[in-house]
Amino acid sequence: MKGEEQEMMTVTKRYEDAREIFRKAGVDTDAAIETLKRVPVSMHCWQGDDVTGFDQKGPLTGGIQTTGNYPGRARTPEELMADMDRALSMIPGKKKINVHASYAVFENGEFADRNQLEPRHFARWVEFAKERGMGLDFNPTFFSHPMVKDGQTLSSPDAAVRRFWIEHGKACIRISQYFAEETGVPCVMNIWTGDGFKDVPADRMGPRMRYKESIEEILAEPFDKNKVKPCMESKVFGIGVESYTAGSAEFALSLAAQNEGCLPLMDNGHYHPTELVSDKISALLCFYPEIALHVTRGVRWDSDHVLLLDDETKEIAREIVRCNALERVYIALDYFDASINRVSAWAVGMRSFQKALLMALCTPNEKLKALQDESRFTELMAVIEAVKMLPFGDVWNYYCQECGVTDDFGLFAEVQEYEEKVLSKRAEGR
Ligand SMILES: C[C@H](O)[C@H](O)[C@@H](O)C(=O)CO
Ligand SMILES: [Mn+2]
Repeated sequence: MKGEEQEMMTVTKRYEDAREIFRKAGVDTDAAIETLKRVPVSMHCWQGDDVTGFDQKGPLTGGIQTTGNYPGRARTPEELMADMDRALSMIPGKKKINVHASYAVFENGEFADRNQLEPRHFARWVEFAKERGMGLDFNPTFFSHPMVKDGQTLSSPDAAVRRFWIEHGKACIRISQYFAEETGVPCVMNIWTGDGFKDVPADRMGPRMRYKESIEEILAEPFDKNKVKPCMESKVFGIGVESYTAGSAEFALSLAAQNEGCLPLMDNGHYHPTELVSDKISALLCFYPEIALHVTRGVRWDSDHVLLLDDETKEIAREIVRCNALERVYIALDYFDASINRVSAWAVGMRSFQKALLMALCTPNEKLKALQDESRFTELMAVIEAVKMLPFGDVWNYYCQECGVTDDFGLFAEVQEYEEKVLSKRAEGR
């Protein structure tokens, strides 16, 4: 028997043993795997080029920052799509692709500014997604552009600035509808701006009122609510806007609540470090039919480190599963690390969230809920600790094998090979 066949048999045998252990704990691992295969996780295109995009040459603005200078950054749509393909080939299960408006692909020397973008400028992304049987999500890009005036876009006191960005937002609604119609999958369209102030503002209300009116004008653009899911992402602060952001948590939640069809989007890097998005999910699900997430890893601040299988990532996934909300929560990743291989960053982050979902699905949630409801708290604590030692790794390895992707230990070799053959040949460091 060849080594590969032997390895597959070992993975299968270990899974069969694990399945029995989980069965005794009240978990059906076959069902968990089947569910996981159908849960889409949206992979953000902007990890591949340090949020540079294709429509401008200026610096990254908007209160966000990539750090690092790892060689091999994608510089063209072709390079970015090839790198995404390599990452996707290492990620099991269902995926979507999340595109920013700054990633329009202009052909034959054409250029359109952000307020004039049209669906056809994203035809290459539609082709990419359709060929791979995936849906697309979208984001207007309200940063890294000369029309960001004194850090402001939709909340600017300058009516011409606001008009430019309102037109951009409307164009993005039309592009989102096109994405949904072409792929047959609803398109989540997320609105985030870095509008705010470095120091204590003299007027907090004015910018927020202008922001509200601008977003409501964008949302007045006609769209099919079953196809386009506009979201409002909040943020507590950004680099250079430490004292005030127009789109605070209360602002975003209220805006989404008052505008039918608009979803709140929580990015777990966008709150005070002691606040946990895992705790906020059920609160929002009591009121909103659907919500959206940007899952990231903030290290001390909104640093957008690569997602790992850490406690909060596991708790976020557990909450989605425990709330029976896999169909109500749109999951997207949002981080950008320029200090390591970017293909690996994608693959490790996406796999981390999928592992978290698998662990959540392989947890005897009903049994734990019953213990809580019956106030059997001592037993609950003991069982929660016992669940942590269940052989999740054997289920994950089998899932990867079933999906035809590498296991965790094989990932680096694949990344290294691609780096040697492709990424290292790119002349420019960043
Ligand atoms: C590039 C994204 O739009 C951006 O990361 C945004 O979602 C955000 O989280 C800003 O901090
Ligand atoms: Mn985000």
